[in-house]
Amino acid sequence: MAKTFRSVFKTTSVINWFPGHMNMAKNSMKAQLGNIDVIIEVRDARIPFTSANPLLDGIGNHKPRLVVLNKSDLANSNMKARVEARFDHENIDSMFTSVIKGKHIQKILQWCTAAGKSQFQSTAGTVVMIVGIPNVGKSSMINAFRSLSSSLKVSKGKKKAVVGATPGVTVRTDMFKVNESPAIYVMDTPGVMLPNIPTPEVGLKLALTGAIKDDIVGVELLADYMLFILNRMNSKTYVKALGLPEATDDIEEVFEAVARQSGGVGKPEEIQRILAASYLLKEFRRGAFGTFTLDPV
Ligand SMILES: Nc1nc2c(ncn2[C@@H]2O[C@H](COP(=O)(O)OP(=O)(O)OP(=O)(O)O)[C@@H](O)[C@H]2O)c(=O)[nH]1
Repeated sequence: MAKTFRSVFKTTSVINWFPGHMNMAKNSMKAQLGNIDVIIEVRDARIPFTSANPLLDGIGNHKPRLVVLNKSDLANSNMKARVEARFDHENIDSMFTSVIKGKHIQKILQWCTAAGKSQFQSTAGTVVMIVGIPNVGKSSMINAFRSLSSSLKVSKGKKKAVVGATPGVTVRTDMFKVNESPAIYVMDTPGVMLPNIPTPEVGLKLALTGAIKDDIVGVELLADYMLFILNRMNSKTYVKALGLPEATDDIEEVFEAVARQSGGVGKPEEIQRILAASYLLKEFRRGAFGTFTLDPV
C-alpha cells in the first residue's frame, strides 16, 4: 500500500519576533526618506510573497521600488515565470537574483540609475535604500555592488556591510558608495520582521528560510516542518542523503538516522535531537535536499 504523509502540519505555536532595534530602524528609515531616490526591497525567492512586510510597504511607497527576489539559487526555477507574472500583473518591478552567484548585480544597479534619474534629474547621484526582512541578503547585495566597483578602483580599503548566517546582524542604517560614475550611494538598513505574524505556517516558513531566529521556534519543531515540506513536495532526496530505508513522516526516525550517520549516538538524547535538527536545517538551507518555492503561486 502506498505510504501516506501529513497533508497539514499541526502546530499551535504562536510565533512572534520583533526586537526593539527593528522598531527604531523603521523610524530611522522613515526619517531618511527625504534623501532617498529609489528603494530596493529584497525578498527571499523561496517565499516571494511571505517575505513581503506590510510595515516596509508603508515606507516610501511613492518612490520607485524594485523587488529583488534573492537566493534564487535555492528556489524552484520552474516557478520563476509564474512568480514574475504575478508581480507583472500587480505592476511591481521585480528581478530574481542570487547574490552568492553574482547574478544580475549590474542589472539592479542599472535599474537604480534609470529609475532614480527619471524622478530626480537634479540629484548629484542616485541614493538607494535597501529594505527587507532579516537575513534575505541585503548586506551581501551591497558588498556585491561594491565588488563590481572595486574593479573600477573606487572602494579599495573601505568598510564592508556586515553579513551573517543568522537574522538580525545589521542593527543600524549605514551608507555606502557603491559606484563612481554614475554615482550611486546605497543605504543598508536592519532587517525588519512583520510586526504580526498572521498564522503559524507563515512563521514557520519565515523561520525555515532563516528570517526568524531558530531559538524562537525551536530547531526540533522546525526540522519536523522541514520534513513535512519535503514530503508534501514529493522531494525525496533526503532519503538517500540521510541513509534512510525509505521516505518517512516521522521526524524521530530522521533524527535517529542523522545521529547514526554523524556518530552522535551515545550523547544524551536531548542533545542528539538538537544536533540532528540543527544539521538538517543547515543542509536544507544550503540546498542539499533540493530547491523549493514554499509559497503557492
Ligand atoms: N544561498 C544564498 N545565500 C545567500 C545569498 N545572498 C546572501 N546569502 C546568505 O544569506 C545570509 C544572510 O545574508 P546578509 O547579507 O547578512 O542578510 P541581511 O538581509 O543583510 O541580514 P540582516 O542583517 O539580518 O538584515 C548570509 O549567510 C549570506 O551568505 C544568495 O543569493 N544565495
